[in-house]
Amino acid sequence: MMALDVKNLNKKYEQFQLKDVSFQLKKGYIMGFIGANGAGKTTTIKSILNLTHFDSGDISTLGKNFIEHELEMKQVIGYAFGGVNYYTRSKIKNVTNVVKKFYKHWDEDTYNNYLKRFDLDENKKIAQLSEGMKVKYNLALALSHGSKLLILDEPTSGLDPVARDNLLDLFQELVEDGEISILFSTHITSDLEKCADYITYIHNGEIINSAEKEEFINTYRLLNGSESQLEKVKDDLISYKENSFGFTGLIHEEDFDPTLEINSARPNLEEIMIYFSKREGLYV
Ligand SMILES: Nc1ncnc2c1ncn2[C@@H]1O[C@H](COP(=O)(O)OP(=O)(O)OP(=O)(O)O)[C@@H](O)[C@H]1O
Repeated sequence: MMALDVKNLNKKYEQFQLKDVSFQLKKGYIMGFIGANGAGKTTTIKSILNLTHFDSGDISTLGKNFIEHELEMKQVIGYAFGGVNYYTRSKIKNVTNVVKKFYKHWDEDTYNNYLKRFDLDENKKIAQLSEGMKVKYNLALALSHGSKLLILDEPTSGLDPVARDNLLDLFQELVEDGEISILFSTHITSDLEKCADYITYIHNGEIINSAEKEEFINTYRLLNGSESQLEKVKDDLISYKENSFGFTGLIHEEDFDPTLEINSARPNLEEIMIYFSKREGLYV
């Protein structure tokens, strides 16, 4: 079953638009949703959750149309946009007491375990928490009401490297038994190298590629050649940078001609993002 199925999502702001955004996340897997600042990650996530109006498209979560089953779906979807930024003068325990009333499957033991695991003191006020602690608190809430799908917007960006690593370990642990699926947006590509099963890459409101991680990376080659070699491949490159030895450039695997004997390597996700951001007139 698909945990999430986004079909032809379109939304227009005055100066930005999501164009036919489509991707699918299989149940029990982790998908990293990557894109540069302003690429459309938050707008996509808010549209999926019907938190912002969208112009057209179909969103299914856990096999059901989200809008038709919104209340039911919100019981089993945990979502978090960074940290908690409401009731900032209240203590954690008071906020939790309000939040848990909304959830039929709230599990107090699970909640207490996450408080311990994340080192969260229930008597602290929200305003006293660091950004990282706020993210962890938000996650503790999302994980305590039996969420089967977690949709997290930049959950790792306020965290230090150790906390980030711990969170990524937790993501992997959560999907282990195949019941929970996670979509999380980030621009920290090393997070994805570590724990994502699938990658969806959005650029200027369009999905460039959505695939299993290895397959995603194998779609591209990073070339490193001389000035004269550049002339032979220039038109096929997604984009390139010139340097004192010649050039480095990104190419679709299918456009790569090994008989030209240009040095080529497997790019990493960061390199793929960098070369796409240099390019205009994209094609998928
Ligand atoms: N309410 C709004 N009205 C008009 N334009 C908006 C609105 N919200 C977002 N945008 C524009 O839509 C574009 C995409 O924004 P979005 O927040 O989805 O990007 P993002 O990929 O999440 O970026 P970041 O990594 O910086 O969070 C931006 O150009 C932004 O200015």
